[in-house]
Amino acid sequence: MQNQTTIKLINVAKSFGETKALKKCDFEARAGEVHAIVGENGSGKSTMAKIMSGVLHPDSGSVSVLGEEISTPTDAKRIGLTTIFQEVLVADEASVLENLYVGRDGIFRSQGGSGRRTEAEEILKRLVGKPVDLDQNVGALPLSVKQWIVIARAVLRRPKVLILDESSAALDLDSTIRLHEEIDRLRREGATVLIVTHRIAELVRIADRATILRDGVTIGTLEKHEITEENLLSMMTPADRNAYDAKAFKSKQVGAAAPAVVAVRDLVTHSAAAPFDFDLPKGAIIGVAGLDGQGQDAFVRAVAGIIQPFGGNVQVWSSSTERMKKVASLEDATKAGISYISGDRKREGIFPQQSIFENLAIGVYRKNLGPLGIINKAGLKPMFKREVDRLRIKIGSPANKITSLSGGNQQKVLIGRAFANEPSVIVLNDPARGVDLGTKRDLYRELRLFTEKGGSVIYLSSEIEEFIGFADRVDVFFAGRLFRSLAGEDIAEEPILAAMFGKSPNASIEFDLERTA
Ligand SMILES: Nc1ncnc2c1ncn2[C@@H]1O[C@H](COP(=O)(O)OP(=O)(O)OP(=O)(O)O)[C@@H](O)[C@H]1O
Repeated sequence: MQNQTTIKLINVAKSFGETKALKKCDFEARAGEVHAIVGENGSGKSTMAKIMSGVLHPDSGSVSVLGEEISTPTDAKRIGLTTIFQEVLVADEASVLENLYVGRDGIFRSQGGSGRRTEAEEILKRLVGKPVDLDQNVGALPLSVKQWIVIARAVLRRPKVLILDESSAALDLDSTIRLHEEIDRLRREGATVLIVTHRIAELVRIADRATILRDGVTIGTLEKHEITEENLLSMMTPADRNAYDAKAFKSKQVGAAAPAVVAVRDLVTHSAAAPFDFDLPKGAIIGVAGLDGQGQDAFVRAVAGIIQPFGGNVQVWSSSTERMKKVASLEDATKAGISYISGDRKREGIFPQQSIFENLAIGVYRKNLGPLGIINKAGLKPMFKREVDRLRIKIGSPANKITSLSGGNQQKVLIGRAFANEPSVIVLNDPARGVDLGTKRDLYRELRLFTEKGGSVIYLSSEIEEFIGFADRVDVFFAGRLFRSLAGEDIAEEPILAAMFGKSPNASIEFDLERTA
């Protein structure tokens, strides 16, 4: 069974109206391998995953999965292909157990039987890291547990082919490690695991091979030893965009000596957490790290005025009064020149009913009101073009709905919106989720340029690799408070990890990040 071809796509094409999502897609995957599908935002990866899953039909070309043609998602499931799509799809009003076996025969009659209960308990314990009550309704559970239920549902089907489309984008490091262990288990059992991801470090760690798409065309497939960031980047991006130089966004080691533009005092992120202080020096890029639920998310939101902390206060330098000014609301924060970018674009970012243009320009509308309060759209056009060009956002007509864009391009619109506001401080909350490598580098470079012009940045990321060589300081959160600040050579994987687990700087971490196989 190992090494046997399980999926084959030959010369597959797919268009949506004018947009050619796939032009010439060739792909081959084998049993017992983890195969990554990589490409820039909008290069056609999700379209490819949907075609293999029977959700979309190709316009031309041939698709074979486990030796069969797939025409519907039910076909795909029947022969052993399961896909975990980007959206977390659970039935809130049903129990955990029902969600796990939904669509499987007899679940509602038998409540799964004891065998199914035991199996479900075991798998959830393994994935979530602690037992989950199978009889509770899913609605009240945190998003991370819902995500695990979706993953557990797929694993319980014992798939021969499992496709994960950006399924780790919202997972923190601890959870990502558990997901990788599960992927490894499936791989050892002979399954084909396809991962669509922009997290290059993750891909280098677990993929056996990687196929690169550019603009709907398969560029090639790399073997494990060839999978490096530089190889991937050079295949993903056209040659003229390839001249990226990490120096363009390198840390300038802005020290604590620069005056603080944001000063946080005695902040309390939740009722049981200890208070802490934080300073953002002018011109600095401060990385913020932590495992899920350690207070870092509440911290960045409090700085941006989105939530009220349990205690303490946030003050921002006001250039008009030349004093620190308290921020107590989103309006205060916006007035003080703070822009916020969230990676959770569905919940706190896009306006799905609005156009691409409106989504990008929304923050600057007010400043551009013409006589009688009419929006001066023409006046905003140069700004729109500037942001679209510099972030290389792949759009059709600016009047199209934002939801017509690929996920990563929607995220770029939000990044463009934050810059368009001409802020003095940008607070980013895991902004690079689902954003391709080239764009991440564009973003780092733009943020560095922004600091060189006097701006300051707070950058929360769930991917440690984002900080290295880029952040001037990394503040790690643990148990609800700022636990340790790292600078200089300490901005490296080991010290950051140690702090994330609340350990002393020299402690070794028990788990092995490398794959065991
Ligand atoms: N239903 C649709 N209607 C119109 N255009 C679509 C549709 N689905 C995808 N597209 C377009 O097809 C192209 C490929 O999109 P796809 O989602 O496959 O890209 P992707 O590589 O998965 O991107 P990302 O990394 O941003 O998720 C994009 O230009 C996108 O706007």
